[in-house]
Amino acid sequence: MDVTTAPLPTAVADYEVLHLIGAGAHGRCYLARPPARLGLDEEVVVLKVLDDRVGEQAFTRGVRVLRAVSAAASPYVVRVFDAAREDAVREDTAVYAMEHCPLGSLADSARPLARIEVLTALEHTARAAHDLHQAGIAHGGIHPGNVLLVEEPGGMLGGRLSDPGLARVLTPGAVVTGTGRVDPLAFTDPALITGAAPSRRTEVWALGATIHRALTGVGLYDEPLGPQPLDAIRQVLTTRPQVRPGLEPAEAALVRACLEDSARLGTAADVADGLAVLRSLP
Ligand SMILES: Nc1ncnc2c1ncn2[C@@H]1O[C@H](COP(=O)(O)OP(=O)(O)OP(=O)(O)O)[C@@H](O)[C@H]1O
Repeated sequence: MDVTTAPLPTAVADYEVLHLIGAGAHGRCYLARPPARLGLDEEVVVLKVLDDRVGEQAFTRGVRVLRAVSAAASPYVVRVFDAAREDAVREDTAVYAMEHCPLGSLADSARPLARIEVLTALEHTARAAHDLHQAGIAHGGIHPGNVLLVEEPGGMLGGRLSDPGLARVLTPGAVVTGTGRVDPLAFTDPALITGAAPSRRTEVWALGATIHRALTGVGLYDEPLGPQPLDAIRQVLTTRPQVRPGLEPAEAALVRACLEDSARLGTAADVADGLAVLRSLP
């Protein structure tokens, strides 16, 4: 059934569901009113309901990741308030509640963005990734759809990295290509596909691909990838990522420095600093 026409649940766990925001590769996101037990100042939160069944052990691992992410205390990571298993919608359903970022993401922003705003959101994302890395956590799925947009206290646009490591922990068997607006595979260091573990290095690659897409509107590969997941994987493993026209020389140099095999930038903080320099250029 098309999720956009599926009947809207009125409640999930003890949340009052208001409306469907959208669906991604791993689940659906609803705007919802949180239960009083959380004691939140927020009137609404985003409730993500995962598509795949999540067993007890995977859920426990997911909660551990959430605690570690919360302990990393990055101001640039989307705040997650709660996680629960829920059998009312379907057996073994996992849900989690996070802060609502009403301006959408770098993949589907609610309004057109100035270049400086895109660079700021990207810099925040790289800082978020670095904060997680310092805490020993690899995000594992950085792409423009996971860069949510917020208005900072001074009125400037900011970026928040969402979904840190969760989908990987909760639904480890899920196919890596997506049906959503962005294909996560196009933002995955090919080394990960051939067996490398997520690391600072693979996340710097993902940041480079994310910067490229956000600034040019196109990906490093001919898209859509596919048509089948295996075709997509073959395409990514046999094609060299191409830095496309449309970038200023300094922007192209930063993207290349993220993708380099031999002299890749060492940390996400280096990427963030590079973005800060780009922001300061006339
Ligand atoms: N915290 C949030 N605040 C506002 N909108 C959100 C939030 N989280 C997700 N969304 C929006 O909900 C929709 C679905 O998001 P979701 O994270 O499920 O998709 P995705 O990033 O494409 O997929 P996935 O992360 O599962 O690979 C998107 O339009 C996304 O921008």
